[in-house]
Amino acid sequence: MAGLGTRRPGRRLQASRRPQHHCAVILSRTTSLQGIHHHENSSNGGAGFNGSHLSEYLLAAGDHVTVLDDLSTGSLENLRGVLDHPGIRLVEGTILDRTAAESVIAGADRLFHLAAAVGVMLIVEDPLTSLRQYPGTEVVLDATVAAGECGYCVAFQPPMVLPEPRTVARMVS
Ligand SMILES: C[C@H]1O[C@H](OP(=O)(O)OP(=O)(O)OC[C@H]2O[C@@H](n3cnc4c(=O)[nH]c(N)nc43)[C@H](O)[C@@H]2O)[C@@H](O)[C@@H](O)C1=O
Repeated sequence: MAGLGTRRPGRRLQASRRPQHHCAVILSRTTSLQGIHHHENSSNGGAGFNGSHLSEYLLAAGDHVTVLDDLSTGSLENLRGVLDHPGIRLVEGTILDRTAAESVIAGADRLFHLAAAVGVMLIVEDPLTSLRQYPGTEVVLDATVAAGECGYCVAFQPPMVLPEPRTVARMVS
C-alpha cells in the first residue's frame, strides 16, 4: 500500500479547509473460491483519496474490488498502482444511476460507500451539485438491500456543510 503522503487527491484543499470526518455505517460474508477465502468488494468512490488506498489494501489482502466512480473529484491516477491488478474492475458512472449501482453490487459481499462530494470549498463553490448527490446514498443502500447479497456495508457520508443562504443565493443568481 502506497504511503498516504505520496498521493494527492483530485482536488486538494488547504489543511485548514479540510472537511470534517465522515461518519460510517457498517454491515460480511466471506466468499470461498476453491477453498480460498476472499471478499468481493464493491467500492463506490474507489478512485478517490480514501477509496484508492482502500482498494490497494483490499487487493493486497487477496480480495477483489469493483470500483464505481464518476471521476468527479477522484482520478484513475490514484489507482495507477493497481490498475493492472487482476482483482480490480473499474466502472465509470454515478451512484445516482440505479443500474450502475446495481451492476457493481451484484456479486459483492461487502460494500464500501465512499462516493460523495466532500470538502468545504467544493460544496461552497457548487452547493447545488453537492446537494444533488445526497440521494445517491439512498440509491446505493436501496440497491444493496434489493440485491440481498451484501452482508457488510460501510457507508461514509460527508458532513452536511452548507454555506449561508445568502451565499448560495449569490452563487446561483
Ligand atoms: C482526508 C481526505 O478526505 C477526502 O477524501 P475522500 O473522502 O476520499 O474524497 P474524494 O473526493 O477523494 O473521493 C470521493 C470519490 O467519490 C467520487 N464520487 C463523487 N460523487 C460521486 C458519484 O455521484 N458517483 C460515483 N460513482 N462516484 C462519485 C469522486 O470522483 C471521488 O473519487 C478529501 O476531502 C481529500 O481531499 C482528503 O484530504
